[in-house]
Amino acid sequence: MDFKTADLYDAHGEALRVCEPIFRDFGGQSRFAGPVVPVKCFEDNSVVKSTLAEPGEGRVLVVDAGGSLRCAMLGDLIAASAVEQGWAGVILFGCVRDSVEIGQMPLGVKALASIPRKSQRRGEGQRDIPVTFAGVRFAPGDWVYCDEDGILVSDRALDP
Ligand SMILES: O=C([O-])CC(=O)C(=O)O
Repeated sequence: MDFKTADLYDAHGEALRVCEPIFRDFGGQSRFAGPVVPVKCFEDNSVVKSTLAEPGEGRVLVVDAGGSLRCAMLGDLIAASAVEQGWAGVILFGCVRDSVEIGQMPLGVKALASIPRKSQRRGEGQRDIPVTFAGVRFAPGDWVYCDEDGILVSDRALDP
């Protein structure tokens, strides 16, 4: 995928939502884009696991994990499932673990930090609802564009 977020910003300006720069790149793919699938969950990664086990079709899972720095919502097994299912990436307002392995996968992963502790799995969480973090709103069907410079959100796919 051939784009640069800085060039997209220059072309489209404030028609795009610009995420606050609070994320680090953990995936082996720093440049990724696709339609948004938003989920909301807190210290329970059930909905992350179940969603990334479905066909991804080039979409990006956007996880509002409340910014928790207490546990990891994504590890190497769930990330490997995302790769196998064809997800373009994951934007996680929360933490990962198994960061070395995730860094070798052809998957975009932006998250706050890594931590060894795993999350709960009690089946709690919501899916396909708008979420807001890092100063922007992500709704189902929005498009995200990510690279080393940051994250842009658009309410439609942009012309290449
Ligand atoms: O299973 C989990 O909760 C997270 C994890 O470590 C993995 O995906 O490998």
